Amino acid sequence: MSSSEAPQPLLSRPRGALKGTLTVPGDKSISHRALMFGALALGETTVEGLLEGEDVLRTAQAMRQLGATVERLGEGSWRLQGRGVGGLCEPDDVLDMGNSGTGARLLMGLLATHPFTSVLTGDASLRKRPMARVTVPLSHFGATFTGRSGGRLPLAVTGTATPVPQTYELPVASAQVKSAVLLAGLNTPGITTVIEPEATRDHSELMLRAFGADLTVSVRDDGARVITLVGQPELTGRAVKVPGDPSSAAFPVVAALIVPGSHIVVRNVGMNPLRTGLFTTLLEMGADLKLVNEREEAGEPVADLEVRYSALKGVTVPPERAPSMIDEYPILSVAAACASGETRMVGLAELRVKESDRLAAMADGLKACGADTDVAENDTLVVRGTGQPPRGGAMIPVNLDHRIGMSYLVLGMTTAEAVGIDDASAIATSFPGFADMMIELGADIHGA
Ligand SMILES: O=C(O)C1=C[C@@H](OP(=O)(O)O)[C@@H](O)[C@H](O)C1
Ligand SMILES: C=C(OP(=O)(O)O)C(=O)O
Repeated sequence: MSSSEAPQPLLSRPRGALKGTLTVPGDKSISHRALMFGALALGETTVEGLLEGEDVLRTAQAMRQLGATVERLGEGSWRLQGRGVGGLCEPDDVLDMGNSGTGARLLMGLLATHPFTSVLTGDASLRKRPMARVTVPLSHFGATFTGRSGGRLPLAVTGTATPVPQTYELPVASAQVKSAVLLAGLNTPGITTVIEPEATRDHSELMLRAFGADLTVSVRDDGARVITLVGQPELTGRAVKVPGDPSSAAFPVVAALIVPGSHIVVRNVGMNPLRTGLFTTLLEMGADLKLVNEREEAGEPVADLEVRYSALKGVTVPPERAPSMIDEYPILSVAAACASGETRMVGLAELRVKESDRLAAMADGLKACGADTDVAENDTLVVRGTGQPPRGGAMIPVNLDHRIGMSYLVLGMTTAEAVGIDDASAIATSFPGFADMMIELGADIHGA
């Protein structure tokens, strides 16, 4: 929310079973990358199914400011004329990435090897988030950064004209850091190597290859993934088809699982195995969740999800599953609060540096709604369910965090007392139309 906009409080309360079929908006991770790679490719790139959420619109605007032609042809349908690798030009104003960590961090990778200075900023949430995780490896290429402590935004980046290729081993499992280093490597002569001890979403690798980059992935004896990229390729514009976002599908899926009598189908959901940890976990909890019409579209697996209300039981989610469901812990903890028995979600330190401290937001908010929750050692979120939904009856601060807002609206669909959120505006970053789609399925969500 910008300071000029009034907050949008919403209340969610039960109205009965959720029924129907819906299609969630396009994948946010793939949408950002389609715009960035399209801006770097020669010739025309077309994108169908682009997420027209605020985060992605910020990336579209940044690509325009850097000289690419970016046009909206119709709903979700976009066309770009790229500048070629190394061909971006100096922006004449600040690049405002809004609420988007992905947009800001990937863009810093791009800018690190373009020899001009840009200034990046974002909203109050993004300006708190750590950027040293990208400025440190990008400095090794030769870029210089002047930012606030911790490298936080606003920050100026001056790209280098003589980049030195790097081999970088990720200290945190982060697809954003991996992608930032690969994007810097694109305009660097020689081979850039990224080593990731745990596999994170691989949309950058898949899409770079599809645009014509020479990129290899191998698995080391210790299980680490080694990604090599040959610098200064000629990328060629192409058609990109964006599947529905599994991280958005997570909300109606969990809603149907916890609202008695529900039966919904979510169409066209991306099923990249590095994104589906939530669905694996829900199946372990006893969810009646079926994948139908499994297919492959434009290099990504896709399916429809058929979901029925289920009596869920608590499980332990191992830390090694975190990268494949990192954005889904808030909504999983809502499912856990309605399940019977204890759910332990282990190793969630990264949740503390998302749009808000999601570990605190879920532990505190669920407690305020009457659930039995704790944060245990090793950043473990523990939720002890009774097999019945908690009472509800709280107004939750969203702190500019879309996933926190949507999680509590879903909880309110099944609690005896309504659940409110103090500001729904952030939801439009990733899931514009969320409340209306849920109302269409039978939810009762309205202004507080
Ligand atoms: O690369 C991406 O598109 C993303 C990576 C993840 O962040 P981290 O790299 O910080 O884990 C995820 O939380 C974010 O929503 C999208
Ligand atoms: C963490 C998220 O996004 P970002 O880091 O791009 O702001 C998210 O969408 O949950």
